[in-house]
Amino acid sequence: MTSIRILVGSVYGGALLTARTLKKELEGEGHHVTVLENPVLDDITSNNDALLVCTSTTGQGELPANLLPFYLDLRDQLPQQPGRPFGIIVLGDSSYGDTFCGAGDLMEEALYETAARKVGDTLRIDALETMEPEAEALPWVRGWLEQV
Ligand SMILES: Cc1cc2nc3c(=O)[nH]c(=O)nc-3n(C[C@H](O)[C@H](O)[C@H](O)COP(=O)(O)O)c2cc1C
Repeated sequence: MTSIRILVGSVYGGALLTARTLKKELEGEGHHVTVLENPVLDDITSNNDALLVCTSTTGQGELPANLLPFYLDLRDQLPQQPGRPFGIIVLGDSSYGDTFCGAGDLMEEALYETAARKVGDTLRIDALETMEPEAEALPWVRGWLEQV
């Protein structure tokens, strides 16, 4: 059994639906999952749960407004999380070119600066290729959990 905190960034609800689907499925398999729609730093510093970012990309490779305050506080305060496992699921659209899935890179950089430990490769979900991000996220997260 693993305790997981999902940090959600979403504009139109795709990433949020993905996070909620993961919670439902993983809790059915005995894990404990907290979905954070408006995360604050205390949501991660008050526990040692594995961290899973599930965010879309907006603007020009930017973070959605609901995740941005968390990101800025994380960058400002850099609460050290040595060895803490994290994973990244990022939604984007490859037609945006260079900024494809940029939000995931921003979160990865910030978490690395806290000395957290990345587990698995980033899952990049391309809106051009799928209308069901949760269908890609579910098998990925099962593999991720085996490495956490
Ligand atoms: C205004 C706007 C800007 C976007 N900018 C980017 C971008 O820079 N890079 C990218 O990969 N996707 C970009 N996207 C695509 C979204 O990330 C993608 O559609 C995603 O599935 C939306 O997820 P959500 O429903 O959780 O917000 C943008 C979409 C919109 C509407």
